[in-house]
Amino acid sequence: MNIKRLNTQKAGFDAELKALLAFETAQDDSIDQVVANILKDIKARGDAAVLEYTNRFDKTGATSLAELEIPQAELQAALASLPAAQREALQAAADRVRSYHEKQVMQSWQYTEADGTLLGQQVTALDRVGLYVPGGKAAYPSSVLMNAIPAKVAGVQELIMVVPTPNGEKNPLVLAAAAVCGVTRVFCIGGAQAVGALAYGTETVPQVDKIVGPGNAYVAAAKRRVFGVVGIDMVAGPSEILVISDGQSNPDWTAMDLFSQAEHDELAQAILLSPSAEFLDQVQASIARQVTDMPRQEIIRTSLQNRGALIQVKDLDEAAEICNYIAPEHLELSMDDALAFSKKVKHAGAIFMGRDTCEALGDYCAGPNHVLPTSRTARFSSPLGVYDFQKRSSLIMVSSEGAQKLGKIAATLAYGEGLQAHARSAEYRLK
Ligand SMILES: NC(=O)c1ccc[n+]([C@@H]2O[C@H](COP(=O)([O-])OP(=O)(O)OC[C@H]3O[C@@H](n4cnc5c(N)ncnc54)[C@H](O)[C@@H]3O)[C@@H](O)[C@H]2O)c1
Ligand SMILES: N[C@H](CO)Cc1c[nH]c[nH+]1
Ligand SMILES: [Zn+2]
Repeated sequence: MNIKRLNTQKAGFDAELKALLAFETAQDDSIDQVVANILKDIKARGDAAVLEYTNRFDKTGATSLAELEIPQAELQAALASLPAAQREALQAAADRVRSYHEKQVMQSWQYTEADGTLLGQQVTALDRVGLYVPGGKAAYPSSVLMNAIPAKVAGVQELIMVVPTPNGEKNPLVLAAAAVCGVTRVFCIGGAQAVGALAYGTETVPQVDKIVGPGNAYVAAAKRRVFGVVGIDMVAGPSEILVISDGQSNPDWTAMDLFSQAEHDELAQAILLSPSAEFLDQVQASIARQVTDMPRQEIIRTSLQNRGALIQVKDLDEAAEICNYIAPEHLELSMDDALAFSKKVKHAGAIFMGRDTCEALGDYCAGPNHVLPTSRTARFSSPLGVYDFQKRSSLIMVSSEGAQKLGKIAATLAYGEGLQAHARSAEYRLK
């Protein structure tokens, strides 16, 4: 397979790395235009438009949107009829994800100043959220857990889940995961039309306050466009993995770790950094050998050939610098004392440390969330978490004594801004 080999010591490396990380903007523009039209139509025609697009893109053959809602009884039945091993794995993953997220709960706080003035922050949960669970090229029961559990832990009352069901085929594990998490309503819709339905509300789909969850380029473009009407968690793109190896890792394990994200999407990105040219050769050979066994080998090949790279670095310190530039969604540190090395990492969605910690464990059951910032956005954003489903109100209760001190300061500044009503309002409280 023709996977790029780069070397930081060769001229032009910086430009090559930049090109590797860049997205095809022309494609983004055309997708964005399609999405803009779909959203406009959903806003104008509600259920009828959602139904039309769903039948066009997902071939469900439904005759009404109500038909695309999955009743609670069907979710519970899916859970009850799962093979025991799957039900137990789902439950074990859910328990671990819940325990981890319970540590994230933000609490209200307040303090009282000497003159009796109380200040603080009151934390409340969002009322109703939309959970996007992807379903075009693969089914993602794990994404149901990762979206729904932090919302539940935060105390959100209504969880409205959307998931596309291509050809009307429902995935029993996805339905069972919704039952395990206590999702309120589930609709078999996806793409921009599902995002539009949640953002604007239709006759059948309730309007939500915030939409979270990963999806393809259509979903990402739609979330970007409805932001402001509703909140969003982040604009997550195709999956990514960056592996940094000291050269002592097992090449077959490393190749498979790269495949694990490449197999999500032709646009997924898998990159390996190592100071050892010999190790990079071994991984390259392993990729060529192992890919032929993979059921999703076409997706893996396209992803690795177009967006993958094996990069030789001077040393591990240089690898840390490049990692901070890439700001990957997932970072695997395959080396001795990975914990010490992790202190050099400033930008990564999730850091997997040590040779036994493959990224796939984090996708399903380690505990932390798998909805993570992609496309270098880990420079400024964080994993999906309980905090995404909570918000803060400031608390201010000024004592009579406090009003004397603050009133003078406020009035002085208000006159300075030319805002007389502000000033007098503060002065009325002065004794
Ligand atoms: N970051 C994460 O946590 C995470 C988790 C799971 C999956 N993912 C990513 O999510 C993505 C899932 O993508 P997917 O495609 O499998 O499912 P998806 O649910 O995101 O998208 C399917 C929908 O895309 C729309 N669509 C497809 N082609 C279209 C077209 N030509 N015009 C208009 N709309 C169109 C359809 O409405 C369809 O329902 C992948 O990139 C995967 O890597 C990320
Ligand atoms: N790796 C994906 C996030 O980028 C999440 C996932 C779900 N299932 C398997 N993987
Ligand atoms: Zn994955």
